[in-house]
Amino acid sequence: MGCRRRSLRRRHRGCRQWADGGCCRRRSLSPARSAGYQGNSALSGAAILTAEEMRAAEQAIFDSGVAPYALMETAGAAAADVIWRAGGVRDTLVLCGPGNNGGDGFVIARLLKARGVPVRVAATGESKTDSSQKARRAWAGPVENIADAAPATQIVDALFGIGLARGLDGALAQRLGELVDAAERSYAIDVPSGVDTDGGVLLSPVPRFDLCIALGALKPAHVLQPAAGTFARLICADIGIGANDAKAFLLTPPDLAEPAPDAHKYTRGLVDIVAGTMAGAGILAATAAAHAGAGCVRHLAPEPTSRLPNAVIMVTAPDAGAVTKALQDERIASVLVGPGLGRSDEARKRLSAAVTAGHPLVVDADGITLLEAAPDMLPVGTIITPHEGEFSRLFGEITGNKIDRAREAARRMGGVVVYKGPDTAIASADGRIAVWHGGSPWLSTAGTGDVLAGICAARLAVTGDPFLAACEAVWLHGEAARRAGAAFIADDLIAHIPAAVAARTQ
Ligand SMILES: NC(=O)C1=CN([C@@H]2O[C@H](COP(=O)(O)OP(=O)(O)OC[C@H]3O[C@@H](n4cnc5c(N)ncnc54)[C@H](O)[C@@H]3O)[C@@H](O)[C@H]2O)[C@H](O)CC1
Ligand SMILES: [K+]
Repeated sequence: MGCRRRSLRRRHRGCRQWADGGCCRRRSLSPARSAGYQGNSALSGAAILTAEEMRAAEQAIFDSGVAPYALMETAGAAAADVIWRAGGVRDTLVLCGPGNNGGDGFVIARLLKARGVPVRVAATGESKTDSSQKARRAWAGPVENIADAAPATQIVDALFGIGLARGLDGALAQRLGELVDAAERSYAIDVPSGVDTDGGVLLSPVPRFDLCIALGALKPAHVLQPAAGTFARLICADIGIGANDAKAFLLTPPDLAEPAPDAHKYTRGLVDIVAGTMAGAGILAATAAAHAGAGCVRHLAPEPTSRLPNAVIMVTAPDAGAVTKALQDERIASVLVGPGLGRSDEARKRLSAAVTAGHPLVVDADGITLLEAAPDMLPVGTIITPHEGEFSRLFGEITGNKIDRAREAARRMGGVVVYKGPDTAIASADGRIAVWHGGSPWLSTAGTGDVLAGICAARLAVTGDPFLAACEAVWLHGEAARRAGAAFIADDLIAHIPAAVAARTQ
């Protein structure tokens, strides 16, 4: 047991790092990019700030003596550097709005022009803030009207950022779309104009940008759908914003440990899968658990099956009494109930047997449905893995964005919620949040949820820490899908889990 505790301590560091605020630190990326940015691949652990949290972080900088315009110059310079490195000397049209996002645009235009880029600026009208007026005065060139500005090879969207209050008016949204569609390269400054910074919804039609340059920290719109689908790539430019108060972070690839030299299957973790009448789901979950680091996996189903891997122990448990008896085993490190459980009275009894057995628990699929909006009946520390529909049925209406809803649900149930989707929010009852986005769209196929649930149960057996286990499982599931390529089925996905584990095993 000592080995597990030691390796847990090491892995917990990862969690503390999240708690300490892993914002957009200066990290030099590939040589092609200078220090100060985090691109898609290096964004892990980046802080996610709401508009209000961002303004508070900016205010803290102002209170430290940095003038607002100085911060705008820093932001504009960082964005101009990214655009220069990505686009070089291509004719560029910068679209400036009335606020500080527009001010960034004027700074970007001036700095690109100083590097020899043929730059034009078009604006929606007057600049309304002191900083944006100062940036506009420093722009020596003409300012065209966006309504009739000619297209350009590169478009920079500095219309609206975190201050967008409502959708763009129709003509402006249409013009933005036309100019972006006509361009070879398009960049959105801070957030694409038209997205709701905190909710991640689209307040008006938003074109798809090639690159979104987040300033200072990620916002929910950068990771939550559909807003996160309005750009192909994402970079976070460091402008010296401290994000230590951040409550949400982008999921960090896990640090996994090899089994200790003296490990055996029970110290690595025995996983029991309480399956039901739909055999395939339970078999997928059991097989996935066996490939995700568990020391031993038992599949407890009403009927025997010949479809399990030899490495998974088949236990025929014809009724809930037999499940209860099988779970009276102190070697069990985690129990998963739900995949293929069904919704009959017998299924309800099997769920109850699993919930009351006293082992670390993962509840998925039918298990969630059978909870009938009573998540607080679950033992503290339980992991549940709802998709949108299961979440709504279980928790009803919860206000806020997906991150807020996951956080509140975890608080109510006293455990960990893996709120699945193309943007998966992982929330623990103590308020920690990790968000995973950008996964393979090919995961939208039957059975991949059963695979994720199995990986969760395995990681819970290995780590004993529900939040860490859920984060590891979501990452491994996504990484296995990335490795599986296109058009895979859930059975194929399992084959790629060991390589995903290997990729993160020190
Ligand atoms: N705080 C700073 O010094 C820095 C901010 N950065 C950049 O500034 C924006 C946030 O700027 P803000 O002025 O708060 O808001 P916006 O520029 O996004 O625009 C708000 C502006 O637009 C008006 N408005 C809102 N919605 C609409 C609409 N649908 N139609 C028309 N007009 C609208 C609103 O009244 C305001 O006047 C942030 O994203 C950064 O890009 C720097 O990065 C760092 C320094
Ligand atoms: K913008």
